[in-house]
Amino acid sequence: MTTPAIHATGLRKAFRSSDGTDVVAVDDVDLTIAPGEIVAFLGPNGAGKTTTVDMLLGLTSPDTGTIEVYGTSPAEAVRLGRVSAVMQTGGLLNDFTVEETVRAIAALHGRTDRVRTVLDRARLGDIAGRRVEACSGGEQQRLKFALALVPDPDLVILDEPTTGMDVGARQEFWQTMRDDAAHGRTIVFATHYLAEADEFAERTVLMNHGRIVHDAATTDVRAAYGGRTVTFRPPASAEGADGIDPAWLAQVRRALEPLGVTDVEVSAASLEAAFLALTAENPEIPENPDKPGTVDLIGAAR
Ligand SMILES: Nc1ncnc2c1ncn2[C@@H]1O[C@H](COP(=O)(O)OP(=O)(O)OP(=O)(O)O)[C@@H](O)[C@H]1O
Repeated sequence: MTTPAIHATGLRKAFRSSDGTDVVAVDDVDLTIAPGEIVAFLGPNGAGKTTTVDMLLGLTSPDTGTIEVYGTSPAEAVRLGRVSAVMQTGGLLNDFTVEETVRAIAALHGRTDRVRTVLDRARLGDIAGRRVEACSGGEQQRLKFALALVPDPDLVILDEPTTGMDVGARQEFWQTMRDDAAHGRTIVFATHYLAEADEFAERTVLMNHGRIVHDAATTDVRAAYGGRTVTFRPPASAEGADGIDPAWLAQVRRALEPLGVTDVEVSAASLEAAFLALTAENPEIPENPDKPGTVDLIGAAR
């Protein structure tokens, strides 16, 4: 059997919060990722994504559980250049140019032969002479990606790599990643953005409250939990200052039960519907963000 890129069992990590109570950031997580997979960790704030990524990179140790990255400890995998990361934070030197930055890190790795390749791979060739402080947020993030590519790692882990980028920069970043993934690299990324998981990841690991609540092919997550979405426009009388009147919605649900409805619009479920269904504390019918004033009967349709 091929050695998995990541093999983790029973991961648990708790932190002592400022009020003295324990916060369980990651709770009994099992995860196996095969070489070449592109996997998204998706979840709301505080779901445990960053803590999981930190453990995969050996930046923090689990309280209990085991992790192997290509059959070794995460720290050893990093040392061997088999895994590298693009983190949310982490400084670049403002006075260096893009190329000088890559060259400095390449020298540390003894891989100055890779400078031109990684500049091209991260689409930085045209701005190689630009000082870091003059680079946009998106360009700086692509530079961090270039640095991660210097040791030619088998696995790249990205923690919310597009936070703070505008839509154009995000699209350009992911196009860069897509080109790179086509060369067979394993890519694991944490994100808040459903669209990024939907468009880029073949597999989505949904986390909530430190646990994996679903782990499947992205298309299956959508199909399994989104179901089909039935959309219609409610009468103006059903809309109050706070949105749709819940009593009215309850009436609609009851009315749909005998299935005597006509002219309904049925569309494939979105990953957003799946996400809401899987992470909602108190599942209720969410408003369809694509069509303001319409209601998705996700709960009722299931
Ligand atoms: N060093 C720490 N000390 C105390 N609590 C922490 C620490 N790191 C994380 N936590 C807590 O652990 C939980 C999980 O945090 P984590 O950053 O892993 O989530 P996340 O899914 O990455 O969230 P976000 O999307 O907001 O970055 C949160 O409740 C967080 O407050």
